[in-house]
Amino acid sequence: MTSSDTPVLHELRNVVKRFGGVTAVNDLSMTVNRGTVHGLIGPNGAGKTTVINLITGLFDVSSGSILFQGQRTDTLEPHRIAALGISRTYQNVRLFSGMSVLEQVLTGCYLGRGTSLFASFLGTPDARRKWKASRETAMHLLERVGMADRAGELAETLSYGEQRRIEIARALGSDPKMLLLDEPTAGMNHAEASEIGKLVHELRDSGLTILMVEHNISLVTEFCETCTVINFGQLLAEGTPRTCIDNPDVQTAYFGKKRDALGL
Ligand SMILES: Nc1ncnc2c1ncn2[C@@H]1O[C@H](COP(=O)(O)OP(=O)(O)OP(=O)(O)O)[C@@H](O)[C@H]1O
Repeated sequence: MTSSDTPVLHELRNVVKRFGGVTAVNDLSMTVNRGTVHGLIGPNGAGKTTVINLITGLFDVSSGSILFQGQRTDTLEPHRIAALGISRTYQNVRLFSGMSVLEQVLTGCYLGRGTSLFASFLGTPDARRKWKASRETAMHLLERVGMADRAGELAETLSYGEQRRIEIARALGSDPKMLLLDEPTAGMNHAEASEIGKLVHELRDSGLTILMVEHNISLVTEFCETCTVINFGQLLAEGTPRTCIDNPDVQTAYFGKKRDALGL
């Protein structure tokens, strides 16, 4: 069986991450299947962002392995992992100040285009052609996230939800196969969050696989087909959001005893 025959796109195998005396991720194994929206949930400090940072190569694993399309990635530099097709957004919006919406997205469109800085500086025909292609790509990505009509505006003047969309467009600039979203609905009301959910489903339907860290459990049931719940860096439950929510260990660790208060 080749890696493209299996439903598994991404996998953590017995991953451990220690920061001095703190074990942030503790013998965690989890899989993400192709073409799904998979949630990674857990209480504050459970290790969710650390998992994202391990997947993208920002942190080295202490032990264990990480595989993308069957290939080990935990030994690779972040830019190599990105080039394989993994892209991310951050927990806090990270846009460049003073740049237009289009320029923000253009910064994400260079990966793999192969234009040297020198050629760009000289403005060679090849560099100009690639620049034009990048611009077209960026506009197309803004259309995908519903922001094409705001291309010329300064990104910092837009609402928080709109800035999140721009971040997602920028992350799509490297043409990823898997998108990691770290709390994409943080700070949003339910209507704004549902709009992001709609966008996430559109991206999945266009062929992307999405791993999202999400705090809001009702949004996980709304957005995700499957999820992994962690606590103290360890696997607590996995399966459909409903299976996880119904798991007594999850209710105790993540939701406290007051499950009814969640209205689930
Ligand atoms: N760079 C670091 N150095 C030291 N400890 C860290 C570092 N990054 C994370 N930790 C610790 O690892 C643990 C897991 O943190 P992490 O940010 O991954 O949790 P989280 O589930 O994303 O939390 P939250 O939901 O609050 O964002 C915490 O105890 C945290 O203090």
